[in-house]
Amino acid sequence: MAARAAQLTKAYGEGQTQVVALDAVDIDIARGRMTAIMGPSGSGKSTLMHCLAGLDSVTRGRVWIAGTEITRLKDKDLTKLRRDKIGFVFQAFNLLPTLSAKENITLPMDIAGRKADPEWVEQVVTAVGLQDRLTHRPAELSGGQQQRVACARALAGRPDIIFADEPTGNLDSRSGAEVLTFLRRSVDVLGQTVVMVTHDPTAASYAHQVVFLGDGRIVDEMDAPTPDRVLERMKRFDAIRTS
Ligand SMILES: Nc1ncnc2c1ncn2[C@@H]1O[C@H](COP(=O)(O)OP(=O)(O)OP(=O)(O)O)[C@@H](O)[C@H]1O
Repeated sequence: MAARAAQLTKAYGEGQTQVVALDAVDIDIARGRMTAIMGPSGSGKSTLMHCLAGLDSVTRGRVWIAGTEITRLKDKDLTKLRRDKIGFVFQAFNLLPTLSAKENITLPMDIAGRKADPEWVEQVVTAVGLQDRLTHRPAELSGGQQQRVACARALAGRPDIIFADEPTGNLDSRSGAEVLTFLRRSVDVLGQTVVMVTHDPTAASYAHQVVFLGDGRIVDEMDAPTPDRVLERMKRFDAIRTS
C-alpha cells in the first residue's frame, strides 16, 4: 500500500457549529495506480487529501504513508517524511520565477541536500517532454508546460506517492490533457502512485479508479472510469440534493 487511512475523522470547530468533514473514512491507496477523488463541493475531497498527505491533523483515526503511521509522528519527523516520501502538485504551479525549469525540478532535492539521481531525472524530463525547455524560466512557458514542470518536480525525488490537488484547475482543456497524460504515464511507465482530487469527469477518467466522496464518507468506487460514466455518477449526487 502506498497510503492507507483507517476510521479517519476530521472535524472543524466545536459544538453546534462543528463541521464533520470526514466521517470514519477507510481507504487503501494501492501502489502503482492513479486514483482520482471526486465528489460534490464540500464533500471532503481536499480534507481527505490533506489528511492523507500529513498536511493537516486528524481528529480521530490513523493514516499510514508507505507503511509508516504518520498520525503518530512528531512534527519534525512528519516534515521529513513529507519531504522524502511525498510529492505534491497544486492548482497553482508554485514555480520560482527566477529559476529555470531544470532548476525548479531539482530545487526540493537541492534544499534537502539530497543528490538527484541523474538517470531518474533524465527519465522524468523525457517522460514530461520538456527536454528543449529546460533552460526556460516559468514566464517563458505555457501554463501546461509550467504544470508539467511542477509534476516533474514532484517526481524528481522518487516519492512513494504523489498528491495532486486540482492539477488542471488553472489550465485550458488541451494543456490539462497534456498534464494528465503525463501524470498517467508517470504511473504506467515509471511506476509512480498518484492520488488526484478533481471536479472534472474527464480528468478523473485518466485514473485507474475513482473514489467518490459524499458528506465526508466514501459512497462509491469505479474502476476503469470513462468521462460519461463519471459524469453519470456525479449527476446522481445532484439528484439527491435537489430531490
Ligand atoms: N479550515 C476549515 N474550517 C472549517 N471548516 C472547514 C475548513 N476546511 C474545510 N471545511 C469544511 O469541511 C467540509 C469539507 O471541505 P473540503 O474543502 O474538504 O471539501 P471539497 O470536497 O474539497 O470541496 P470543494 O470541491 O468545494 O473544494 C466543508 O463543509 C468545508 O466547509
